[in-house]
Amino acid sequence: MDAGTEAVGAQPVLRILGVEKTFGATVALGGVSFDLARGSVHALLGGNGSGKSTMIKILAGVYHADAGELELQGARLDARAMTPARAHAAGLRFVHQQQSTFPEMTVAENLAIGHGFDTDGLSRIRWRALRRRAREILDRYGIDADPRTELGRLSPASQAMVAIARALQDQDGEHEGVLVLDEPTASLPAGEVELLLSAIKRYAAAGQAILFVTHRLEEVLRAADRATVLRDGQVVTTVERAQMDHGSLVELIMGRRVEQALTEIHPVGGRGQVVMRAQGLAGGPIQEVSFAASAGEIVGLAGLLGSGRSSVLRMLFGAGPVEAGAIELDGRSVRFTQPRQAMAAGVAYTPEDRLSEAAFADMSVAENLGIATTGRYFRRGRLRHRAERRDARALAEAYHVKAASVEAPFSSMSGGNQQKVVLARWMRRDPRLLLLDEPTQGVDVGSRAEIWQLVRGAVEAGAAAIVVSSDMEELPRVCDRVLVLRDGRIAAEVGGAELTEERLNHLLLTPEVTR
Ligand SMILES: Nc1ncnc2c1ncn2[C@@H]1O[C@H](COP(=O)(O)OP(=O)(O)OP(=O)(O)O)[C@@H](O)[C@H]1O
Repeated sequence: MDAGTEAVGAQPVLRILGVEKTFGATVALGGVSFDLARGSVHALLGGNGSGKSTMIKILAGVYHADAGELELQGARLDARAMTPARAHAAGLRFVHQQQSTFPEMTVAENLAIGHGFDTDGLSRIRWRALRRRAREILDRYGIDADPRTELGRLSPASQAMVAIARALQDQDGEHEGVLVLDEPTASLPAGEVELLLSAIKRYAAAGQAILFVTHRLEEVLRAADRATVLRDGQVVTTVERAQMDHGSLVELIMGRRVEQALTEIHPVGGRGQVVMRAQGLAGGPIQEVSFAASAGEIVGLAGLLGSGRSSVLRMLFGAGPVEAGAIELDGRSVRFTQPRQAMAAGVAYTPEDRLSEAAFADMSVAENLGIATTGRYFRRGRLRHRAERRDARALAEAYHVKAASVEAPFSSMSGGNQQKVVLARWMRRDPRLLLLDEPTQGVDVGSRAEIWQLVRGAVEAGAAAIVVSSDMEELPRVCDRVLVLRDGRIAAEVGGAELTEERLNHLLLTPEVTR
């Protein structure tokens, strides 16, 4: 970067001034102010429920602030009156975790969706022009892909880069606006994260201002020039790159020191009896999977997207088709065709997409906490609401769930808190087998350790856990052993001293590895 760019970098492209937002009794943002400089990657950090999503939704015009102003390239905007159209006109662009791209359409078509399809006088799409334009955009953003390729065939990082290019393609001038990325790396495996982070840094070096929301602090340390930390809707501080290290970021986010609890969770060794044994499982993307999980152990399932990780969990829960093979639970052969049969046998399952699959978004937190054990709250056919609420409050406290009240709707909670409720709900059934799909995705550093403590507690009490995760740093810390899935088969198993982040990444990214 030359001196000229350095000078431009200091100039704020966006100023957020005293933004306030309350939901009923909850102060989601209590007067948030910070500046975003041109040509920089600016991380927005904070624990679950600290206000990050609310801030972004106000920028996007999805929520109206109660007070505050935004200054974009010198023009003042009332934060109370933002709309998606105003946000767009002011140069704000958003890429969310769910990228809303279309994997079965080509790269060129995906780019055209954000821009419009050129047509001739007869309303026919000008395909050649479309592809040419796509080629230019791909070149501009350094994406190595053919416009005619189906998007779903690209690597996950390239797909994310196409989503970013799509968001930025119609910026009027060069790098005038702000790109907001909401947990863009959440479902990317490590090698891919690196690719996306370098692309992000490259775009910033070319002058783009980027606001980046993430819970993954290693990524902040690797890519961010600056970080603003929110806690309980207030800005704790904005730190420069030179002042950042993992420990101090954690302390700023949580407002307390967090012991490196994850390392303590690491297996104590000694497996108990086999809880679950799968033999020759096949169905959907699963070709042939055989493995066992014993009392006292956490077994990880790693694999690239599409490797069949989530399908294995769904099959064990009676929620995915089992075309061949056998499952034993505590030595007895079982064949679940419906989740309720699995639940009755002591199997717990938390899906990756918790809002649509796991929880009942319109029901209250208390109802959601109770739902897996509703039987407890029925007496002579009547639901004992008071008992349910009392227990829900105790649980919410025990699990540090942040919600306005246990009567608040589940959908009003922040993402990480929703995950805690879903887990807490299952834990109280004393499950035999826990099936957890990305249990800490979107969960803050403090709660992450708490969630793993919970899982470790359950397996120490005699359960077995099977965990799908894309986080190769976390898996070795919390699992006793990890199975690597590829194309619907177990390609490798690693445990003991061999179980390291490097080894897992190597196994994931090397095609020809045998067991
Ligand atoms: N639509 C809503 N209705 C009621 N309360 C809400 C709503 N949206 C957010 N909140 C509350 O505002 C606070 C801030 O939530 P927000 O989603 O902004 O947090 P976050 O920092 O994005 O959390 P996470 O890391 O878990 O995603 C929380 O207490 C949340 O429960």
